[in-house]
Amino acid sequence: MSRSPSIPDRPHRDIDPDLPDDERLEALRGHLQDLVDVNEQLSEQLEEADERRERLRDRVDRVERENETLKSSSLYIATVEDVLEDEEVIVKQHGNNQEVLTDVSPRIVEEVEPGDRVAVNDSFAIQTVLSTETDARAQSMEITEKPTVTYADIGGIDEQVREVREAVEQPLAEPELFDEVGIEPPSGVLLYGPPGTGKTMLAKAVANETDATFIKMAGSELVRKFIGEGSRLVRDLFEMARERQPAIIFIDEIDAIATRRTESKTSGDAEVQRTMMQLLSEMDGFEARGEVRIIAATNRFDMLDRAILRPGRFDRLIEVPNPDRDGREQILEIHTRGMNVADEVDFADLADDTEDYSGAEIESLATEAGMFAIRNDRNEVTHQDFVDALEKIEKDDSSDVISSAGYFYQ
Ligand SMILES: Nc1ncnc2c1ncn2[C@@H]1O[C@H](COP(=O)(O)OP(=O)(O)OP(=O)(O)O)[C@@H](O)[C@H]1O
Repeated sequence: MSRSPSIPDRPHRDIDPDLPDDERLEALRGHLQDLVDVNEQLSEQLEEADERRERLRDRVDRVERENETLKSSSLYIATVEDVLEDEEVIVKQHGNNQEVLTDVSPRIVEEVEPGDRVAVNDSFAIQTVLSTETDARAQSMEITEKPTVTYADIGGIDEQVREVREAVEQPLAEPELFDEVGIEPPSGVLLYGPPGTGKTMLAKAVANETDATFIKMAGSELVRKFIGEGSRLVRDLFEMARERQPAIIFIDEIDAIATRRTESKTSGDAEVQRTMMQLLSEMDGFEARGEVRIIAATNRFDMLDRAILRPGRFDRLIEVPNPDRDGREQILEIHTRGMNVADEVDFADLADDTEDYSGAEIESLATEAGMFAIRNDRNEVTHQDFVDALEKIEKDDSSDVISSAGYFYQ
C-alpha cells in the first residue's frame, strides 16, 4: 500500500515591518505565492486521498460480496455427538456418518449441545445451530391420528374413489388377499389433476376408513437449504410412518422434488435430485404388503421425472379431473348439507352453470351464496343467492386467476 504523502509545512516568512513599502510588498507577494503553492499541494493530496478512499471502498464492497458468497455457499448438516473442552466438539455428518472433531466459534459455543443439528462448512467448522429435529419434523409434516373426511364427503369422482380403495385400502385392510393370490399390491399411488379436485380428501378418507395415521408432507417442504436436509426429512417421514403404522404417507406437490431434469446443473438441482433418490430408495426398501401406504399428488403431471413412475414406485396412476355435470351437482349437495338452503334452489341448474369448476371452487360458491343471504339479513339461502355468488366469482376470476383449473394442468 502507498504511504500517505507528508503534509507540507505551513509557509512562514519574517517580514520586517520597517522595510520600505515596495520591498514589503515584494515579500508579501512571495508569501502569497508560497501559500498558493502549498494550497495546490494540499489540493493534489486531497484528490489522491479521495481516489484512495474510492479504491478502498471498492475493496470493501468486493470483500463484502465474497463474504456473502461464502456465507451462502452450501453447508452440510451434522449432529453434535459430544461437546468437549476448549470449544471443541465431535460431530457426525449426515449422509456418510463420518465423525469429525471440530471447533465451534465462541459466538455460538454456549448454544451447542449433544444431539443438536448443526450446519458445518467445508472445513467442518460449525456455522449455525439448526432447529431441533422434532421441531423440523413437526413443522414440515402434518400428522392426523384419524382424519374425519369420509368417502361420503367426496363427490363426482366415484371411479377414482374405487381405484384408490383397491390400491391403498385393500392392501391395508386385507393383506391376506394379496398373499393368497400371490401378487404385490401397487407400491405407490399417484393422484394427478387440476388443483382442488379432492386429491387430498381422497388420501384422508382412506386413512379414516382404515384407521391409519395420516402423515402429509408438501414436496416444497422437502426442498431445503442445506445439503442432506431434504433426504433426512424423507427418512424422518418414513420413520415416522413406521412408528405410527398403519399409516398413509401423503406427499402433496411431488413435482417439487420430481421434476424432469433440466439443462441447468446447479447445486440446488443436485440437492433436489438427492432428495428424490432418497424417496425412491425408501420406496424400494419398503414392504409392499406392509402397513404403510404411500400416496402422492401433483397438478403438473407433464413435468414429472418418469423415473418415479417405474414399477415398484408410483406404479398406480389415477387421474382426478374436474367434476362433470353430475359430479358438480353431487358436490353442491355435499357442501350445502349443513346449510339452510331453500327448497326452490335448483342444484341441477347450478351444475349446468358451473362448467370447469373444481370441487374447491364449488365449495367457495356455496360459502359465497351463504354470505349473500347474511348480507340480505336472511338465514335461508335462495337460488338467487347462488346466482349472485356465481356472478361475483366470475367477475373476480376475470380480473384475477381465470379458473385455477387448467392453469398449470393442461
Ligand atoms: N370431489 C370433491 N368433493 C367434495 N369436495 C371437494 C371435492 N374436491 C374438492 N373439494 C373441496 O375442496 C377442498 C380442497 O380439496 P383438496 O385439498 O382435496 O384438493 P386437491 O386436489 O388436493 O388440491 P391441490 O391439488 O390444490 O392440493 C376440499 O376440502 C373440499 O372441501
